[in-house]
Amino acid sequence: MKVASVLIPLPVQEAFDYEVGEGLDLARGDQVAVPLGPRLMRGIVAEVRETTGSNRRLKAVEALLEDPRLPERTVDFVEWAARWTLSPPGEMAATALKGLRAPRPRPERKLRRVGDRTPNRPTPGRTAVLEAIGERAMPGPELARAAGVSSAVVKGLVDEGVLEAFEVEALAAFDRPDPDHKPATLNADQAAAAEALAAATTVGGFKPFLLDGVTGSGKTEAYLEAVARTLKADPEAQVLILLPEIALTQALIERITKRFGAAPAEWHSGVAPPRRRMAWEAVVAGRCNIVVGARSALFLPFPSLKLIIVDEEHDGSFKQEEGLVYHGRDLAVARARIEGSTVVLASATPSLETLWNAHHGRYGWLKLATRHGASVLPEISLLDLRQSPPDPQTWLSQPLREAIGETLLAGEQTLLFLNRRGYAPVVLCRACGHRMTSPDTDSWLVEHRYTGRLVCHLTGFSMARPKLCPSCGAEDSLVSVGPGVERVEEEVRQLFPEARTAVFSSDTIPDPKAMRAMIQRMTDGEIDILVATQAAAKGHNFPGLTLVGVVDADLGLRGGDLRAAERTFQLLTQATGRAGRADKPGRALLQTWTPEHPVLMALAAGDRDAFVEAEMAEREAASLPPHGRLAALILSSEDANAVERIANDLATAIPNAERLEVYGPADAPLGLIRGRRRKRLLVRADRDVDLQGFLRSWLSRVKVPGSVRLTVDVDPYSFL
Ligand SMILES: Nc1ncnc2c1ncn2[C@@H]1O[C@H](COP(=O)(O)OP(=O)(O)OP(=O)(O)O)[C@@H](O)[C@H]1O
Ligand SMILES: [Zn+2]
Repeated sequence: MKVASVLIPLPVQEAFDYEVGEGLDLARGDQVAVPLGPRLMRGIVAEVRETTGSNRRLKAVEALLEDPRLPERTVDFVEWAARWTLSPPGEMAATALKGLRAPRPRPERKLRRVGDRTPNRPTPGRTAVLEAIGERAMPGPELARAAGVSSAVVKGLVDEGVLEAFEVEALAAFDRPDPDHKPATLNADQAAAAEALAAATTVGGFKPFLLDGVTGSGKTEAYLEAVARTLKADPEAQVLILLPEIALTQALIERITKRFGAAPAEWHSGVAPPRRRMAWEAVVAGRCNIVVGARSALFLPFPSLKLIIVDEEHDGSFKQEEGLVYHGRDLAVARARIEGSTVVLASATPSLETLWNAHHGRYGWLKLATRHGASVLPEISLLDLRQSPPDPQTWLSQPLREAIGETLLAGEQTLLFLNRRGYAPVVLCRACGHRMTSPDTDSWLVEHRYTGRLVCHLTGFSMARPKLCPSCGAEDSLVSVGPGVERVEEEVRQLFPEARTAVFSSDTIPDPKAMRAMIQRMTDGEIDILVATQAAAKGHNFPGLTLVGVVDADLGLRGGDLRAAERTFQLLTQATGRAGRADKPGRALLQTWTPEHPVLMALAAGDRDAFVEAEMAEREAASLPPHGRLAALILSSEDANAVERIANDLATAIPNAERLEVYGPADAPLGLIRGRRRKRLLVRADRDVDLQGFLRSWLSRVKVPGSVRLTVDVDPYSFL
């Protein structure tokens, strides 16, 4: 008898076995319908094997679905990813089918001429329509627009039988990228990097690289050239370019379209489902060569993936924290290993993990040491706020104000960077000291002036700003404490009423269209002063931008989890790196109360190596990543006692292990979210310990009831 193990999207660790009926020819990667209880579910065949009878009667596979079979290595990858992250393999596999669940785009209705029939009663409008359509086929509204007539005129011609309507299946049409369409002339460093990458993809086999280039050095140009050469050597090759944020995809898609004369496929949660379905089908059929996407694009069923590029590889946004918990960069390297392909991690500020791998020769190390052409890195200075503190209730010191004034006079642009959305991070009562907090959550409400609401950034809860203090009832006693981007913009508008200002944050940029518009205005010099969160700090090229002011350089250094220093160094390098990218030199001013902080001193000196060396030494002393490995277990439940009980069960069930410690259980820093109590345990292990094996054996010893959610986070980035 033949038995198939089928991956079904359920929160269990195993595949399900089904009998394979006579005449059904199944293979790994096939999509099948299988019965589960009273329902039929879609699943992916992981394995088909011959058995000699079984003591338990298996249900049979209901049907082989017509949807395409997943490439074998895609199945290898999802299974590996599930084991690595301790996630249910069926749920991991389901992420590879995401695009398939979307509806197909509806067929498009177009009009065309019927033979050479002419209207009984020609009018200027009707003649214009016939001229506009010629021999072509066009959608009705587009035709009306082209002819400059109302849709009634077009409809009249259809009614008379001069035009006829027909339906066209919207098939994913991804034009072939042309490697020779518009190549850039590379400088020597860029050419060497592109050459090394192209050599690797042409030879094939797993080859990881770090593409390490200062901001504005032309990393993108270098890897696009590698893409071109890869496609030249193998026109069937597929390339995946991952970006940390949806916000960055538009600009790259435009660059690729210009470079290759064809648009790549776009893949992220902001893409309309029918378009995603088209991309999915084109990818699995090999009809699409270049995909630009967010981390979820890693799970697309590429049959011929030759090159993966992870741009801004250091970015924490590659870590997915909800649902399946995984790190997009790490899985990208794993996918390349499984596919036997080249992977490029690109950054001006690589993560310590990646630098460790490059130092130890595990990754090839390609360097771009200078900015392209005449452009130079910005001059970075620290503004000691102890010397020149801003006036009360303002946030810009005198030297920064002067610099903004000079930049305005020169007709150049300023970016003021503050990584805080909204108007004020805290609202409290002057009379009784009460802080406005989010209900059932350990989080303060952030004031947003544009919407006039107090918002919880954790849960999305919001309320109107109250007249009376909810605690003591005092009237008009609530005050806004501290600045967010909206408040800094308010100050800028008061200081420079003639300047054109704008706020760039996820609140003012609700969708890709708004994003494109804002980037265009900035690029065209229609904004003088842009106040921005990290949404604008990375990846963009604004030629007229010559001054970057960091409003609070100490912000990320407070609090201090494992990567606070690293993250701050990276973010501020990226933000200051926006200045002076074209012919005019740029400068960056960092406001700080602690100019002696090593991170800020390294930034001002432009000395990344010094920072990395110091930070690496600290991590080594504590055996923390990249010198050791971490995993977190997070328990949460509305039932506080149940959380307590399971935490204790886990604590008493820790298997014996060497070179590994378990810390906790402890209340999570965010101990309460939406009424759910949270506790954490943290595991630290030496690099060579089988951390996943340890976690598996540990978790197998404890039964977690349905009322408690247990999340396993391998290599955690958030410690909340
Ligand atoms: N060889 C080249 N020829 C022409 N223009 C180039 C070349 N290399 C880089 N540039 C230009 O220099 C600017 C910066 O290049 P690019 O965006 O590729 O740099 P990057 O290293 O990816 O930047 P960052 O890491 O700061 O986001 C762009 O405007 C780009 O078009
Ligand atoms: Zn009060």
